[in-house]
Amino acid sequence: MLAADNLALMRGGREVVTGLSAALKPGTITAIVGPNGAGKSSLLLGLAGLLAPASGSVTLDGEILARLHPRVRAQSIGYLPQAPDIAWDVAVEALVALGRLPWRDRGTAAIEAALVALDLEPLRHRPVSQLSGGERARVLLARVLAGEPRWILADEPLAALDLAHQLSLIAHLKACARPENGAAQGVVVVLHDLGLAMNHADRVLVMKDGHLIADGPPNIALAPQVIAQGWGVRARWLGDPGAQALIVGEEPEQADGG
Ligand SMILES: Nc1ncnc2c1ncn2[C@@H]1O[C@H](COP(=O)(O)OP(=O)(O)OP(=O)(O)O)[C@@H](O)[C@H]1O
Repeated sequence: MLAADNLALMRGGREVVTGLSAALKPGTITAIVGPNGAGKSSLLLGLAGLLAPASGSVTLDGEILARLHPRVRAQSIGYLPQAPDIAWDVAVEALVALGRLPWRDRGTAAIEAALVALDLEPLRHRPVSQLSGGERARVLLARVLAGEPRWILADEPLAALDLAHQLSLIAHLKACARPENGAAQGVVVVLHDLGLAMNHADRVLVMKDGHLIADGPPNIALAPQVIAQGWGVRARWLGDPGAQALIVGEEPEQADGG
């Protein structure tokens, strides 16, 4: 269990996450959504142990995250930042292999599985500087997957991907959360696309101004009144469960429920 308890996070001298509590379970895909500046990336940093709590706590299986040895933490939690820089101009397979650093092994099978999962075999010998933005995003995510962390925390992992690669990555993340064999991983993703959250997440946390305004299964957490409250937009869902599309109308004069 990865849990935030009454968590407050500060950035630039300002509280950007306030009194947030959520206990996340392995075996589920949790989507964090909300308008720009709501605190989603900050929360993910806090859950990854990369932004220290101003108050409250983040725990991994009951242990305060900050007290874990950095290597144990890196083995347990794989974090993919939003629009990350690539500091090394190496071949794709060498960059993906860096995901094994916390384990200090070669982990060849895990590296190969990550290359396959992200459809990177044809690119494995290419220098990362010569890749498109979406290809680079897949390499960086493959690096996280190669580390076989118990928790995958990814900030907008789908944003740069084309439709086919989005769908195959979602399928892969679902397989991580519900593997046929072996231990289930926990998957936490920041998403802007509410349709992806509605159709693929098990649980959705909706943030606004550093607070949770909804937390639950997608059909509850992404109900039209929550969307009105969070984004100030009138919207409704069309279609069958698992294949719903958000229809956005004109801005409401007054947000329902907000
Ligand atoms: N490095 C920083 N220093 C100071 N303030 C920051 C920093 N990064 C983010 N903030 C502020 O913290 C608040 C939350 O930012 P955060 O990046 O967590 O939001 P977000 O919900 O992920 O937004 P977006 O959807 O735009 O990516 C914002 O008000 C932002 O301006």
